[in-house]
Amino acid sequence: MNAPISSTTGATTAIEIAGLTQTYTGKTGTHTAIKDVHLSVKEGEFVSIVGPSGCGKSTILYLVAGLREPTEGQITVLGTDVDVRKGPHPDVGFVFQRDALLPWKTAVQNVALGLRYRGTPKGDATLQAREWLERVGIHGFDDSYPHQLSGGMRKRVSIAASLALKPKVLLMDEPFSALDAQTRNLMENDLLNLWEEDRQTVVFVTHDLEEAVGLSDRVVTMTRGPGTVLTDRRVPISRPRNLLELRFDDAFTQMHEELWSDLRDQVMVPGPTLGRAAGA
Ligand SMILES: Nc1ncnc2c1ncn2[C@@H]1O[C@H](COP(=O)(O)OP(=O)(O)OP(=O)(O)O)[C@@H](O)[C@H]1O
Repeated sequence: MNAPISSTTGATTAIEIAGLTQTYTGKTGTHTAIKDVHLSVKEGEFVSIVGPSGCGKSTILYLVAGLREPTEGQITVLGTDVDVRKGPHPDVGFVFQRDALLPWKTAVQNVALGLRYRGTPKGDATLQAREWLERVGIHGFDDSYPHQLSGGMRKRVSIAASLALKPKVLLMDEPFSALDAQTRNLMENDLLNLWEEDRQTVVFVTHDLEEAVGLSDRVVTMTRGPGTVLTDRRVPISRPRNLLELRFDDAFTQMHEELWSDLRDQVMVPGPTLGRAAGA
C-alpha cells in the first residue's frame, strides 16, 4: 500500500475526507459499505476512484454530495463541513450514470432548469443553456426531447446541465459506462477539453482503468467491501492530453499495469479451482 497523496504543492484543499465509515441497515442486518476512508483532493485536481463492484465508490460520492449522512467521519467541501440537513453545497455539481433529464422538457429547457431554479431570468437562462449545449457539442438538437436523442447526446445534455451551474466541484459517477466504446472515447476527450478550460475539482468514479488514467491527475484504488483506500497514485502524464492518442504512450501503459497490479487481488474472487474476475 503506498502512502496517501494529499497535496499538489500550494493548492488549497477542496475536499477533505477523514475517517469516513458508512453502514447500511437492511433486511439481512447491518452491512459496512466503506470503512475509515481518508482522502484529500486539492482545488483543480481531477481524481478518479476505481475498485471492485460494491466497494463503496458511489457511497463516497453520495456522502461528499451531502445526500446521505455518514455513520462516522467528517467531510469538508470548499471549507464547509458537509451536513445532510443543509443539503448539497451550491458549488457542487453531479453527473450520474443515469441521465437526470426530464423527459417532458427539451434539451435546452433541461439545461436551463437549474439556472432558472437559481433565479436566472428565463431569457438569460435559455441563452446560457444554448451556449452550453454548443460547448458540449450538441448542434441543432436544442429543441429535441430526451427520447429523440442518442445515449451519448443525452449524456452531453446532462453534462451541459451540470456545467451551466459553474460548479467548483464536480462529482461524476460512472457517467460514460452505458455508452458504446467509440462514443465513450469521444466523450472522454471532450470532457477533458472542457475541464481544461475551467479546471473544476473533479472526483470521478469508474470501473475503467484506462478511463481513470487518461482523465486523472490521481487515481485512488479501493479494497473490496468494506471499501477503504488501497493505493493513491499520481498519473505521470502531462497536460493537455489527447486521449485518442494517449493509449499508445508508455507512461499510460505502465500506469495501467500498476493499477491492475494494485487491484488484481481485490477483484479476483477465488473459486473452487480457478480465480474468477469479479469487477473492474
Ligand atoms: N441505500 C443502500 N442501502 C443498503 N445498502 C446499500 C445502499 N447503497 C449501497 N449499498 C451497499 O453498499 C455497498 C457499496 O455500494 P456502492 O454502490 O457504494 O458501491 P460501488 O463501488 O459504487 O458499486 P458499483 O461499482 O457496483 O457501482 C454495496 O454492498 C451496496 O449493496
